[in-house]
Amino acid sequence: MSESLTTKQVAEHASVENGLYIIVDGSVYKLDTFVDEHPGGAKILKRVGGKDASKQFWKYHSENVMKKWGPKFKIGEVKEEAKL
Ligand code: HEM
Repeated sequence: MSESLTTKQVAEHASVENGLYIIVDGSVYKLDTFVDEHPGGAKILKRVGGKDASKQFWKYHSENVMKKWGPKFKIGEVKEEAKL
């Protein structure tokens, strides 16, 4: 399933109860089922729930992490919002 989501919709899923959506490079990942297994800890992931965490992601992980885990948790992409 691949959805098109606005940043506002992603922000509505900021907590584990709401799915813990996180944006990395324009893709949206649903991490509620992964948060307790995250080798970097649950706390750091919860802190970026609902937000774009591209900078933080690439600070701590290599491309291999995204290759292995990305497809398991990706639910969609961020919709380009019309500039009015
Ligand atoms: C799709 C989202 C994410 C996945 C699948 C993921 C996965 C992983 C994995 C597999 C590791 C183990 C280290 C490794 O194999 O290189 C790790 C470590 C870590 N992650 Fe994540 N992570 C995600 C998002 C994040 C985010 C958004 C942050 C920061 C806000 C973060 C912070 C860390 C930290 C601090 C470590 C420990 C690094 C170390 O021990 O040197 N992760 N993560």
